[in-house]
Amino acid sequence: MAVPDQASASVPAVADDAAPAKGKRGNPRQLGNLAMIMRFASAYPRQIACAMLALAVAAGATLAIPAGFKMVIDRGFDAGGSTEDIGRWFRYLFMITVVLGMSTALRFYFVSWLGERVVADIRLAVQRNLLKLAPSFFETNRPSEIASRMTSDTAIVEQVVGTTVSVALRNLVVGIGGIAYLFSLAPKLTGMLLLGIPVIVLPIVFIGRKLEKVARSSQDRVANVGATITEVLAAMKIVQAFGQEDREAARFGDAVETTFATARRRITLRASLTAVVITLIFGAITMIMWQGAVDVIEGRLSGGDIAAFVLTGGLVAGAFGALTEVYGDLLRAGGAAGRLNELLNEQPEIRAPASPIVLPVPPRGQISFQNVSFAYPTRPETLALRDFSLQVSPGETVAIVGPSGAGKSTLFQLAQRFYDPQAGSVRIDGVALPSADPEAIRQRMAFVPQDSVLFAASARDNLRYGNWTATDEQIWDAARAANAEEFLRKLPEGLDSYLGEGGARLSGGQRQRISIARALLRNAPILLLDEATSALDAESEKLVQNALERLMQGRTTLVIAHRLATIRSADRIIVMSDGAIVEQGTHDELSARSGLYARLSSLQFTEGPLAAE
Ligand SMILES: Nc1ncnc2c1ncn2[C@@H]1O[C@H](COP(=O)(O)OP(=O)(O)OP(=O)(O)O)[C@@H](O)[C@H]1O
Repeated sequence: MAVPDQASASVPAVADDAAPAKGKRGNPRQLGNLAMIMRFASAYPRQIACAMLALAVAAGATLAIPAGFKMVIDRGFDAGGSTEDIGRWFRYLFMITVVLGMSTALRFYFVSWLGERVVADIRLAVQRNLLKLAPSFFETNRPSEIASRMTSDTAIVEQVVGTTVSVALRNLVVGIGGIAYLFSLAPKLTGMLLLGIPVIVLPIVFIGRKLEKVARSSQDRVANVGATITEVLAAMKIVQAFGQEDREAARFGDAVETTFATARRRITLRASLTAVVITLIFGAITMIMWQGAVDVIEGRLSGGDIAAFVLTGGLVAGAFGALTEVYGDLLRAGGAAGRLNELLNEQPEIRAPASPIVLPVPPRGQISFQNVSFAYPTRPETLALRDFSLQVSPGETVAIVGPSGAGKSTLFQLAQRFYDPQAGSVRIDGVALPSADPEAIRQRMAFVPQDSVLFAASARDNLRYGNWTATDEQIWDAARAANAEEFLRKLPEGLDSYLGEGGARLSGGQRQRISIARALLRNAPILLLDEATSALDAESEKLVQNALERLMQGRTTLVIAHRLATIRSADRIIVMSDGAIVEQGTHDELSARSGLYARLSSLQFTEGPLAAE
């Protein structure tokens, strides 16, 4: 009877696990990936030894219980023993149960500890490797899929280390030890039992597998019902405006009826399985008991023998039942470990060379792009930059303008060496980027993105993201320069105030100023600034603009500019279109021509309040 219940309990788990990524069911070829799990577990030999010891003691104690009952019956009852005698055997039984309880608890503790520790180590290792990977990896691998590997795949691994392995070992010991004990008790009955096992197990496994398959498709159908109704709810106005209510009702009806039909097949299979399990298992027990009773009457077995036989037989049957599930669990874990292994072994495309050239000290803040042609790896046929050349001198401010898709942000991506160009070279302070350590290159830059990226952390930590060694005094100095001091002082807990998910507790302008203060704290010679386009009110705009000007002072700045104030104060403006420079000069020079700049400036640039000053 236990089987249908177990089957039903495992169904949602299987279906849930199957949801986030394809191929979750695993295949035998992936069993080799379990070596990865073993590698991680092998870091904890002491815990493994403790778990094994506890497991062996618990299995031994489990088998000693039927032996204890045999003693109670044979030496206590049948031998006409005194209450004193019977008490001795019950004390023995009690001791076994204490040992069993303690060792089971210890086994659970150590095995679960190992499972959790291995998963924690795998998560840490995977994240450490992900942090090294270039953006191109994240363009071809969806973040949600990676996140699912970090959560649901690690959960499967945890289950294997924390449960499956111990279930397998415990049941192997109990199963084999139990059979040996059964043979010593009653060889003939044991022979009958062993012959009977395949007759019982095979049909159960066969129907069980079918049931699992149907249950899985039943889950898929339910998901389909959910998807259909969600789609219609979201598009209700369109459905009604186009008068498609009947059609949508029919479509939903199909989905619901198919779900019902699949559920009916599942119920039928479950019902048959229940019938088979009860009939076969109780049938077999009855047959063996019958034979056993005959043996007792004819004096071949004692009452204690038959009691111990039935108890041990139950343990052995349970052990083999549990073992049939182990293989499936191992397959799933093999698949999960394989997917985690991919993340662990992915090599970063952008790496430091074996002996990187050290950038000149002190930093000069010079950037050069020389005949750079570049296409993103996911769109190799479209050049985002074509034969692009630009020399930026130390301390110079270059404003980059151009229509959407012209390649402005791509310049920043290459300057930070998130990608390598297919042709030409990018140099910082005269050193070609691939010859230097990417970390050293990025150390010389501060990047202020268009949309301020804040973390769900304190104001202090968000600011220190630019420089973790900054003192509170330096933080306040930066905040002051970025016009962020006033609102930061008003926060309930000052720098310790939590800013909310993505800095949700701040206004847009405040977030921008935090982002600017962070870049100030970094104190890098090169500034890559992607000016925000989002409209701010005049007061906020003025504060942000003012903060930006302080940030740019004394640094080489490449700024993707949207505000006239920024553009006017730049030393040079380059106008980009289709991955190349089409015009360059100062605002006045470019405005005088009737080129792309003149057109863009009349349409695109916002008149910040400072522009009018
Ligand atoms: N990660 C990417 N993968 C593939 N193509 C990309 C990627 N990022 C940008 N592109 C493409 O490269 C070209 C240049 O994009 P880029 O982001 O540099 O333009 P932009 O001038 O900064 O535009 P905007 O002002 O809209 O931000 C565009 O055609 C864009 O579609």
